[in-house]
Amino acid sequence: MTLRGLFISFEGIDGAGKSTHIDALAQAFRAQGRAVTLTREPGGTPLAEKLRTLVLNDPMDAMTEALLVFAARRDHLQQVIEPALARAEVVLCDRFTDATFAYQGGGRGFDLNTLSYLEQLVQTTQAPEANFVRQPDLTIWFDLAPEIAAQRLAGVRVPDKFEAQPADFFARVRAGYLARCEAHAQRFARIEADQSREAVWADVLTVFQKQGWLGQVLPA
Ligand SMILES: Nc1ncnc2c1ncn2[C@@H]1O[C@H](COP(=O)(O)OP(=O)(O)OP(=O)(O)O)[C@@H](O)[C@H]1O
Ligand SMILES: Cc1cn([C@H]2C[C@H](O)[C@@H](COP(=O)(O)O)O2)c(=O)[nH]c1=O
Repeated sequence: MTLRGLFISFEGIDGAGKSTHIDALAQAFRAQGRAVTLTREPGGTPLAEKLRTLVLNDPMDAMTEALLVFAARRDHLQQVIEPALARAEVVLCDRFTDATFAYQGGGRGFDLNTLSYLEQLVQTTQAPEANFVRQPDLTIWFDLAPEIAAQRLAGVRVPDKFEAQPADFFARVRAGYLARCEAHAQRFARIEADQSREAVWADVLTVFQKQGWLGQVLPA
């Protein structure tokens, strides 16, 4: 059987629990013989990581922020994501374009039509066919109330520009994710992230097993 590449993104407000499960998923795929590329946005290439530092730390208007995250995304797609998919790898990406719609669109109120235009422009590739717009095959959305996320992050690390935002910003980000989930229901899986780590992990695994992408996974 010919394996095809899989592009999976992980989304949620800051502190929702994405990172807690991405490494374990990478291990599960590797244990089942798949090559995995673990990456993140903004970032994933030397150039995109430089842009990440600017976006997470420097004050700027919402359009500048959107243009920088899409510039980083273009480099990341060209240098890392498309080549890994062409090698039939599993790409596990901590955030992708849904984050731009949620943070710059929902959180900062930037125009959604402009974001859609940039999404088409930046994500158009010639593989697997001419003018194909790359999207994740699956997006796992860790949905968590901003108040719980804030409690989980309190004291864990020094907050960056986004993490320092008030609860109403994250309420708008969460609403942005809900709108994307409803508009792209075929690729979204919403996980109730207010459960224990074990229960969240079980729900995440079930999504992959239902797709037929993972078999039985032994406990770590
Ligand atoms: N189900 C859970 N219950 C309680 N605490 C949790 C749970 N999942 C993760 N945490 C803790 O919450 C904090 C945030 O988790 P994590 O770093 O995985 O979130 P994240 O979504 O990757 O955040 P960010 O996007 O800001 O990097 C960590 O201290 C983690 O140990
Ligand atoms: C891709 C993307 C990300 N952001 C924001 C969301 C987070 O606050 C940070 C990334 O930090 P993390 O700890 O790696 O989750 O960047 C954004 O505003 N727009 C985007 O497109």
